[in-house]
Amino acid sequence: MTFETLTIDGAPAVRLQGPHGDSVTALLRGGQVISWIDASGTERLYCSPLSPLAGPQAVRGGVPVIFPQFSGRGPLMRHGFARTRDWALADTPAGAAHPTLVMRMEHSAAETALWAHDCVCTLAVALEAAGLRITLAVHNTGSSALSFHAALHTYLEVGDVTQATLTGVLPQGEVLSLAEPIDHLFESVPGPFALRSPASALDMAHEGFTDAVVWNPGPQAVIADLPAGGYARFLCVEAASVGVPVQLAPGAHWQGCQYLVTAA
Ligand SMILES: O=P(O)(O)OC[C@H]1O[C@@H](O)[C@H](O)[C@@H](O)[C@@H]1O
Repeated sequence: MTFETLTIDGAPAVRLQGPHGDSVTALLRGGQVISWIDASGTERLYCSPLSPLAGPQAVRGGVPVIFPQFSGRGPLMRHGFARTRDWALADTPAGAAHPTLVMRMEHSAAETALWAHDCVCTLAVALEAAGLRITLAVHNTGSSALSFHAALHTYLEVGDVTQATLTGVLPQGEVLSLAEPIDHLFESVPGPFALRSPASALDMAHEGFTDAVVWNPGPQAVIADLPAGGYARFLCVEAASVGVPVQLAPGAHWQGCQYLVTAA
């Protein structure tokens, strides 16, 4: 296992190399994973080449951390502030079973009257033998209760979304076709999910999160930081807690994880 800090297109980043030729790269801004290369040497995430990594806007791709607000469902900036905040590198917990990189973001009540709470968010990204495990933890360090949305807004490389299918979000094993644009919150879906596409086969599971959001804007959407035809390259399958916000008493912890496993 090797670990390095680096700068990519002007953005401070960290890279962890696993024992099987796998690696994961994350930006400290947003605590955002932007690349996961699996043990076969294949990039599994999509990151738009038109999205400046150094910001100031959110980076379109990889795994944006959505916290404490999903989309426009509240008074904060779209998808909350975590994805554009500077995170710091933190120590890996002693005895971690897998190569893991940990980043941390503190928020204080003084930072915005729109969300006047104290909390600490931690993102642990682990290269496991079968795949990537990303765990978002929130610790309420303040004296008032927290209510928040959280999501890992994962952009998965699919090659051609119109030929991709997703199993696990619809009832009774029904297969969701991605031939058409989609922006849907699937509430209370325990998973697992199976994504099959021309670029890759991936199985996914989540714990702690209750919902899944599936998003692809389709060819008609005008998105300035996506290249022409870029929509076809990815499907966002987000592990999310949105339908019922997470409630966290003072001093309490919450965590949710998304586990991405390479399939044959
Ligand atoms: O462009 P943004 O802010 O990164 O959001 C991308 C998409 O994120 C998804 O999670 C939302 O459901 C979509 O409605 C949204 O368009």
